[in-house]
Amino acid sequence: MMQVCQEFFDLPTEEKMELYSDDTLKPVRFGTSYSLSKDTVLEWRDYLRCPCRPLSDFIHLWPAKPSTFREVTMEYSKEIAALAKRLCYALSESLGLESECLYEVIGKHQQILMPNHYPACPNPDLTIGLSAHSDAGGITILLQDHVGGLEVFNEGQWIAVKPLPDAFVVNLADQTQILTNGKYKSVEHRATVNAQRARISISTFFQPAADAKIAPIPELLGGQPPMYRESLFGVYLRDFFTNRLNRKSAVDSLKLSG
Ligand SMILES: O=C(O)CCC(=O)C(=O)O
Ligand SMILES: [Fe+2]
Repeated sequence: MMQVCQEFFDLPTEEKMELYSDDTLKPVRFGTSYSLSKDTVLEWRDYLRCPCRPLSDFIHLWPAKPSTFREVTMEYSKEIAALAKRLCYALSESLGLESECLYEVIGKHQQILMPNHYPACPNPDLTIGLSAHSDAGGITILLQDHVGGLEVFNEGQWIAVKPLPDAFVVNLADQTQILTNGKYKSVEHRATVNAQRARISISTFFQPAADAKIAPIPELLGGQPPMYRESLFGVYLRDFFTNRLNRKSAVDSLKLSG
């Protein structure tokens, strides 16, 4: 999977530009930074966005080059979907919920694969690969190469997530924080760049359907008031993309006071 992504990013710029768009509503696209029209400081990142569900709606829009891209990515996306399902079951069980509870909301609807490419940067201190954010959806499964650059924010500090061979990083995202009424928090993370080596990471986002109403699960309230107000996931996502990436401001904006 890493190799087909590497081959895609190695294609001549003109070929990749055939898929280029800064329109966040375009499902399959090649892009740069987070949002070229909104970012005031550009991020040192190129990315490819490939929705995976339903596969027949999107696979013909995925890059045709390298020639193995579609087949390898299809296989990868199926395996990752099976892993996400197991993780969602385990998360639900760990909270004392019915096994399929979280999977039904965050696991089985939208699946979006996003390979990121961070070129080596001559002045890494002057930029960032990807600004601090939490992911908008439910759960993200990330594969990173050996270069390193992912950092998570914990107890006031940025901590490097060292790449482990053949290991995935699993990040909980904002809808999981809302559904669990803050019992499980979405992780704030960012990607730094370095002067020596380019880096590739491949995110797969699992997220609710656009028309899903997301609110804390009643069984998890334990007599406490909900910490978040209900929102429609499609609206949440639209607002998320309308703003620049800004730490955890999107999920914080749904907090109920008092
Ligand atoms: O490149 C990374 O390690 C992080 C990527 C990421 O956070 C994302 O795609 O949302
Ligand atoms: Fe992320």
